[in-house]
Amino acid sequence: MAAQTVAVVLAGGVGQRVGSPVPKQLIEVGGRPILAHAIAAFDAHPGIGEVLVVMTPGHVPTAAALAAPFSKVTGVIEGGDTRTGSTVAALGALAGHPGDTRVLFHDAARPFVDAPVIDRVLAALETHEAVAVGVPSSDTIVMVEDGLVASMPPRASLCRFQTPQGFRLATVRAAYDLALADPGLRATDDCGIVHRYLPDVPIRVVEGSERNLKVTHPLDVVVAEHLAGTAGAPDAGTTAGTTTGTTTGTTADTTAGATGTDLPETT
Ligand SMILES: Nc1ccn([C@@H]2O[C@H](COP(=O)(O)OP(=O)(O)OP(=O)(O)O)[C@@H](O)[C@H]2O)c(=O)n1
Ligand SMILES: C[C@](O)(CO)[C@H](O)COP(=O)(O)O
Repeated sequence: MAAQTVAVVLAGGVGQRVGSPVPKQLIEVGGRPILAHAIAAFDAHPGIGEVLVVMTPGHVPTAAALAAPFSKVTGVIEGGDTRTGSTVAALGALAGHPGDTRVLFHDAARPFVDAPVIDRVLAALETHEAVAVGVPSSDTIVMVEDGLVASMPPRASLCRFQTPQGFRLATVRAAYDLALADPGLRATDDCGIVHRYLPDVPIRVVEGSERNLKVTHPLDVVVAEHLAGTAGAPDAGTTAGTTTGTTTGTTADTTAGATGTDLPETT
């Protein structure tokens, strides 16, 4: 029997940086709340069997009403104080699922995740226990300490992570069990938890999309409103001519003996 596949839509934040009176995932772009866009992408995908929504405390009834038309949504639960806490809440809700379940954690704040990105994550989960989505950086990225450049990793080895991030449930559970026992736990994503607490688990990186932006700051709401009206437009990476079809090794690709990722190459 094929393994179950669950998409967890993480919508437990308040959107402090956007600064709207309601959590940013409830803001409408293209005539629909950001959260509904994210749920719709997974609900419509044939490879996804179930969708679990994790919502900001105090807003669960609103999210439940918004999720009601989507047939694959099996629950709308309350999130934690942090994104990590909301993932923990989701893992609790999935306690009865078998360890080979595929689970995809997605930021509700990324309304324009599309089927090809989800396809790539699901395909990579056939061979890997953990999968990240990345896009090449067009900026030079540096590490700064005390206002001075401390190091400059070569740009071709860097990528920006997006979501969904996919895992075999047993793997992400094991990583979180270790993480929760660590008083110094700090993480900005779920792959970070697996990378830190299960360092021997290779994390496959597959190509994301420039449209898959995270609505984080007020300007992103404006960009999202524009993108909502441009479905089907070419991705920024391809119009810029950066897609070469070659693979590029990245520091994010922790595959032992990695031959590279599926990311387009930038120089
Ligand atoms: N306690 C939290 C915090 C964040 N998230 C979710 O994680 C995703 C990425 O987080 P972020 O963009 O930081 O959202 P917010 O925490 O809402 O934003 P801010 O940091 O500006 O308050 C969002 O979909 C957000 O709803 C969550 O599920 N639970
Ligand atoms: C998971 C993530 O979207 C990958 O880029 C990012 O780390 C979330 O960060 P945030 O500060 O919670 O928005």
